[in-house]
Amino acid sequence: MTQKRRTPEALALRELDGSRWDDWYRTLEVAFGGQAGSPERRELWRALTEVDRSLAVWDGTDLVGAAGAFSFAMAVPGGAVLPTAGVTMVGVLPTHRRRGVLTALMRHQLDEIHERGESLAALTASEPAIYGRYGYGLASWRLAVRIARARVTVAAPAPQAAPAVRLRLADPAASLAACEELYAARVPLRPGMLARRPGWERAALLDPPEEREGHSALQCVLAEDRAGGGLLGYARYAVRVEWQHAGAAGAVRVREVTAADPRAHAALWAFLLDLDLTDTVRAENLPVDDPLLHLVSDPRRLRPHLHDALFVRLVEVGDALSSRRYAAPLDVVLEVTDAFCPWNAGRWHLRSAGRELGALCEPTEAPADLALDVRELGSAYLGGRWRRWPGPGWCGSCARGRWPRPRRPSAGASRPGCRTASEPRPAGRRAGGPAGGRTGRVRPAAGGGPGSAGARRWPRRR
Ligand SMILES: CC(=O)SCCNC(=O)CCNC(=O)[C@H](O)C(C)(C)COP(=O)(O)OP(=O)(O)OC[C@H]1O[C@@H](n2cnc3c(N)ncnc32)[C@H](O)[C@@H]1OP(=O)(O)O
Repeated sequence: MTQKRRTPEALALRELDGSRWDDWYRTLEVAFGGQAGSPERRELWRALTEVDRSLAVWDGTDLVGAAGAFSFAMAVPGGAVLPTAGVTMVGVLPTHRRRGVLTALMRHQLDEIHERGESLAALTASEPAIYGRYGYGLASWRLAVRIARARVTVAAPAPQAAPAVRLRLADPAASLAACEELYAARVPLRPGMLARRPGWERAALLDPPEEREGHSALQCVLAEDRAGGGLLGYARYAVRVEWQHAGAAGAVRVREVTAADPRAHAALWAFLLDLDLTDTVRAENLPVDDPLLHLVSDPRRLRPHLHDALFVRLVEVGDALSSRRYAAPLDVVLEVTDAFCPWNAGRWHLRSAGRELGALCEPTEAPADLALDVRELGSAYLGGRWRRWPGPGWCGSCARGRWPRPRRPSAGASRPGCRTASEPRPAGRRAGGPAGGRTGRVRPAAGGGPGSAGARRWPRRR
């Protein structure tokens, strides 16, 4: 059903009418600088757009703002793969910026995500400063490397293991199904990885000639088990050959390296770093713990750059915290502030018996151990560092440097209900009833994952 909301200055926000997709996409292109993308890219985004999750802001007959969401599933610590709104295609025309259009889009979108029952939203940001105000926290990082390959060798696999891996060049399209199967099996193993919905495999092969910047068409090399023939890994890459006075000085652009096995991973990188007529190898999207860092003879020559990657937003705090696992037993009351999604605000009792067992997060009236903003929860959610958000809503007295226990007495808690160091820890904390009508819903997870009733056992109180 088409909903209509008023945005500032009598602009109107509506769900996208699919017949206006071209206008919507053009608005995005203009917001991103005005360059038209390739026809292939355009057709792919047209096919992938979920029209009922796409929003448009109108000024009369002009489409001036856009935002979309994809129905993704994202791996979280412990291996569950949870429904996640993948926020995307956000743009406002330069004539209409800084009037609250983005804020209206985010308001509508987060209400819709909440109504759908997705407890997580995630995005990659064009600029990191934008999305904190809407409750997104920086949850993961990526590495970009630019490798001077002549200065680097890859530690060869152990002699007895090396012959076990066979490398074979393959047509990227013909090998797609096998590669996708391998990718899908890797998803639960790395928090933050996104399961590819049907149709998204096309994105992995998108390769418009006008975006190649002098490189070849996409190429694919498979690492196979020499004995059984099974696929152990694959790499997709393109090569640009350039001739200079001193000879060939080409470059390899690595799109993706995925491997189920360390021997295959090493063999694929050894291959990519040893291609004739090239002297640099670039990759933009490596995990920060990629084994490549430890395989090369001289890690400095990778010239690694750290970039922000996923921003995560807990849309339903109780559900989201119940649905992942925790490395150690946990029994803590969190006082959560959430100015943009007030249904999350309040105290939450989070308990887990450790890595192998589930977790439960429920509303409580018990005194808080830690006060923090939903943005900080988002930044810690995938298992990364808890990043402080020194913005409005920050409880300086209660939270500053006081995790997991206050270190020194303070005059008093600045937020009602937050425990100070001078107060004793409550002896028998119990989860209180739902506060303000909130409920700590627990999403069952497949395979006895976090939140699955059969797997849950509670830690004994000390
Ligand atoms: C997930 C993705 O798709 S990321 C892609 C985002 N899109 C782009 O970067 C394309 C180019 N930029 C744009 O289209 C727009 O400038 C947008 C979407 C970033 C912002 O849209 P606007 O309608 O101008 O934002 P709006 O007026 O609602 O601003 C809300 C707040 O965010 C702040 N803000 C907006 N853009 C930025 C920015 N780039 N950097 C820092 N702060 C920003 C505003 O100052 C305002 O702050 P306030 O609440 O303290 O007053």
